[in-house]
Amino acid sequence: MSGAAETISVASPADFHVHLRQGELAKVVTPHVRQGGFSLAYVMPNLKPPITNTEQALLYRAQLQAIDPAVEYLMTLYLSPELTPEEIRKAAAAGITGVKSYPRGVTTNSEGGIESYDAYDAVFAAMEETGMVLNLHGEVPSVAETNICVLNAEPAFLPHLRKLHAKFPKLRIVLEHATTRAAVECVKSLGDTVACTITAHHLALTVDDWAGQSWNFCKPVAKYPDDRMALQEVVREGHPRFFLGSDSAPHPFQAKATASPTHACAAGLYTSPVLLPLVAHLLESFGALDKLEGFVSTHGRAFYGRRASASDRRVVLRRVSSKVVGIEGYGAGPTHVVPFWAGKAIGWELVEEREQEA
Ligand SMILES: NC(=O)N[C@@H](CC(=O)O)C(=O)O
Repeated sequence: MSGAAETISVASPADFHVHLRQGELAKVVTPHVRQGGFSLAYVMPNLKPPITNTEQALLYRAQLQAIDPAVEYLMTLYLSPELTPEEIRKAAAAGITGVKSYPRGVTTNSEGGIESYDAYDAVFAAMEETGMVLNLHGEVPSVAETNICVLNAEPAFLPHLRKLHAKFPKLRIVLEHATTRAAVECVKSLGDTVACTITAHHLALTVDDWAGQSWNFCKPVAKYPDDRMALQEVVREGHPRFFLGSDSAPHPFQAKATASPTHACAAGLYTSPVLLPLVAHLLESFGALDKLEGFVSTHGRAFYGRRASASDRRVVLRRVSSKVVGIEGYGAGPTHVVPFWAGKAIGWELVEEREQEA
């Protein structure tokens, strides 16, 4: 990062968790990766049907490249019973980066998610051997009998993370979109092969913000003020195993805005179009602006072995007094999406990209 208070430049921002959807919606939202300041997208596989094999992942990558070839797309497979050690070797050889695990039924398109991690030992062993990354949606399903609900589903998941790391210490694991102090402490206590993504919105929200406000509703839900403080603290500390994964998850306007007695609103917040200015704004609000480059680029790139090179571009942000995010959004009809933070001001805007000095 260079410059004094009025401009900041960041080397090759990388978003290590993003939903780019498919079909017409993908055409609307994929260009927003660059619009939001990012040049690398770590792409989630929870499509309909999910991306479960190498061919599908390569086809999906080609579709995204056709929409915006300037972004580097790192692809993932959806952990499901059809994933075999042979398929892992094939995927690794084809340049697929990771495997995403969704516990069954906890979030959007997770009906095919997993129920037991032990059943996948051979898959995890092949991933460890080939250097693939395991991305964990770290929640357990709600169960009334054991008092599990959205507020304690993440702490209840952490024993699975500890067990997986103990069994496969060389397997790189990322606990995705952590929302609790317990998760931060757990990841810190584990070895260098375990990292954690944090979203922009979880640095801003608590329970009070989404209870009754569907536009702030996502999974995992934002938790207590002390949990948000733990996320802010670990970013301010500049801990190298914590980095941005936006979990930017666009849902059509109707799905977010309309709940009924039989339909809940969709879970997911859309941050891609405003991402880098928003992250700068939030980090500045809790005294961590000097950690911006580590959080949005260096840390994640180091963990994934995708370091920015001298020839990569730097993205420049300029301080503005107040730039309000439009509430009109993008697209139309079934592709009409409205970003998180709509109607609110951000104190930074993207200026330009310029060649990084060697
Ligand atoms: N974050 C969300 O609330 N939703 C995500 C899925 C996920 O990451 O849980 C989605 O795909 O919409």
